[in-house]
Amino acid sequence: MNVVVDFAFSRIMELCMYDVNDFTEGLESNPIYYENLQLSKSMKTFKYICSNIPGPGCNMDNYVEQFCGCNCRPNCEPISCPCIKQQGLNYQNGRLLENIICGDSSKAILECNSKCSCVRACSNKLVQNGIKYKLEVFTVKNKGLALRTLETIPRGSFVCEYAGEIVSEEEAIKRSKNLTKDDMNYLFILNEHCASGIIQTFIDPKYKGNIGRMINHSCDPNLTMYPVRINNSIPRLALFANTDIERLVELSFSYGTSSNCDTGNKKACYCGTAMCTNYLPFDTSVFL
Ligand SMILES: C[S@@+](CC[C@H](N)C(=O)[O-])C[C@H]1O[C@@H](n2cnc3c(N)ncnc32)[C@H](O)[C@@H]1O
Repeated sequence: MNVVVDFAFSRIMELCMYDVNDFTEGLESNPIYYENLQLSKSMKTFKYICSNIPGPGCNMDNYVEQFCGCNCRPNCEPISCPCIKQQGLNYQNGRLLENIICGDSSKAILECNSKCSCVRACSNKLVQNGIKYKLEVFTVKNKGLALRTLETIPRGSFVCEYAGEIVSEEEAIKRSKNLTKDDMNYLFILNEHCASGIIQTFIDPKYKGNIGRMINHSCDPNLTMYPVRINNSIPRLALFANTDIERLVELSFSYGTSSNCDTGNKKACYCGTAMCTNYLPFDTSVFL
C-alpha cells in the first residue's frame, strides 16, 4: 500500500515539475519541446493525453478488457505464446517486421496485454510502451505546427500514436459541421475492411489528444499508420517509420487516399514532395 502511495506521490511531484515548454505536460517519458510558437486559440484549451480515451457517443462496451492473457514468463516465444500464435508475429528486435512494412497492411496487429504474465520488455509489447525517440514541435510555412525528430529513427521503429477522443459517428458529424476551409482538421476516420463489412472508428485529438495531432500530411510520407489492438477491440493508431528518418526531418503520414469532394472544402497540400497530388486527402463521409 505504501509503495502505491509513494509511487502516486512521486508521480504528482514529477507532474508538478514538468518543463513548461514540454508539450506533453510531463506525461510522456521524454519531454517534447516547443519554443516560441504561436499557439492557435484551440491549443489554449487543449489537454494532453497519451492514448485514446472515450469521448461523446463512444460505445463503452468496447472499452472493457476483452482479450485473454498469456502465461509466458519472462518473455514470449513466437512458437508457444498464444497471443502471437493467434495473429502471427509483429515485431523483431523492437521493429515492425519487414513483410508488414512492405505491404501486409491487412494484418491485424495484436500485442500482449495487461492480463499477460510477460514482462514490460516483452518482444510483443511495443506501442503500449510509448514514445522512445526525442521529438520537437516546430512551425512550417503554410502548414502551421509540425513535428520533427531530434535523432535518427530507423525504419520499422514505432514513433507515436495518433490518439484522441473516440467519438460516435453522430458526434464526428457534429464536430465537422462547423469547420471552415481555413480550420485545421484533426478528426481521423479509420475504415477497416473485414468479413462483416467496414468498421469505422472516429478519433478526434482536437480538444484532447497526443503529439500525433501535430503531424502533417505528406503524399510521400516517412511514417505509416497501423491499427494495433492491446486490451480491447478499439484500435490504437500506431505510426511506424517506413524508412530511416534523419535528425531534424519533419515527420509525416498520409491522411488517406480520397480527395473525392467538390464541396469547396478541398485544401491545398504543401507537402512539397514530387508525389504531391496538390490537395489534402479528405473523407467526405462526415462532412454532409
Ligand atoms: C492534424 S493537423 C496537423 C497539425 C497542424 N499543422 C497544426 O498546426 O496543429 C491537420 C491540419 O494541418 C494542416 N496540414 C497538414 N498537412 C498539410 C499539408 N501537407 N499541406 C497543408 N496543410 C497541411 C491542415 O490545415 C490540416 O487540416
